[in-house]
Amino acid sequence: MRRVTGPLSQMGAKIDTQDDGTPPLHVHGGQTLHGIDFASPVASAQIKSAVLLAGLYAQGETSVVEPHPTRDYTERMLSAFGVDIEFSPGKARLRGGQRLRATDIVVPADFSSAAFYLVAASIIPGSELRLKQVGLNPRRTGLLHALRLMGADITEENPAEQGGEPVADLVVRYAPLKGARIPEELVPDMIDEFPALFVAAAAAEGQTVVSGAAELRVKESDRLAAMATGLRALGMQVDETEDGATLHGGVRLGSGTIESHGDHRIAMAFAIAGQISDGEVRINDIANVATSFPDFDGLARRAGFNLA
Ligand SMILES: O=C(O)C1=C[C@@H](OP(=O)(O)O)[C@@H](O)[C@H](O)C1
Ligand SMILES: C=C(OP(=O)(O)O)C(=O)O
Repeated sequence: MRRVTGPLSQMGAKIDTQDDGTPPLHVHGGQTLHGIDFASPVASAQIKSAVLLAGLYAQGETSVVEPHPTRDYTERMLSAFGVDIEFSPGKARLRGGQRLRATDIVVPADFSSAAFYLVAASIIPGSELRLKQVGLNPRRTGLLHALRLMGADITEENPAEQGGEPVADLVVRYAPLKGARIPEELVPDMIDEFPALFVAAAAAEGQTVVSGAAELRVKESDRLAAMATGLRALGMQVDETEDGATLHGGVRLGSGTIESHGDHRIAMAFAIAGQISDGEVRINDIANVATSFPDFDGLARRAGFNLA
């Protein structure tokens, strides 16, 4: 937690962690916070949001600068709720002591949920899916670029705007994929989509190389390790590195048992891998899928998935 407790402590917060920086945390209330200029060492929207939200309750101004722009929903939402906040890609600044004003928000359909269907339809021969009016905030759509680099057939139709965000129907058809080197600058824009991308890489001919993605090790699970171990269990060669992996795709996946480590995105990714496997793929510990995609299995069945 030090990546968050560090800047908050600089602002005057009093938070105790365990010796190694992990929870449980003890937060001592009643401290007076003061604004800081924070240059985040990591491209992380969660760290940025923590500092900006604390900044709302701090004296003076708080600013955050990121090494690479991350999703800007906190900035957009604060602005929609009446907060005077300046922001541009990779930068945000606000003054403390402002009050929020209630408002109505339109939430576009979630790109990260659509991602599983983009990959599934791209790799299952004969597929064609239309995903209606999906949110296409450019800080979320790195996977679209990555899949297109790999040869995916995805078109955008009926572009519109919802809640100040671009949306469009995504029409995706099966296409034979080729392995690719995923540009590091895409990583923050597809940080939640790597489990799905790894499955696309399994179906793609040749090598897919991921680097600059060490943040995947500190998500709901260590997603590099969870995906590498799971794909190996299905018979694929995956060479894991500190900050990525080389995936040797184009082999038929076999049967096996996958540990999702309670991570919804690992479970959903392997539900897709199971559709291109020659055998049975058993995924343990899937209850957390409901935290972000409650009807994933119902929708998947309606789309033609074979799920037990
Ligand atoms: O802003 C957020 O709530 C999130 C931002 C992303 O993380 P980082 O940008 O912090 O890596 C994402 O992976 C996480 O699931 C949720
Ligand atoms: C937190 C994640 O997803 P969600 O936003 O669905 O909770 C994630 O994928 O890391």
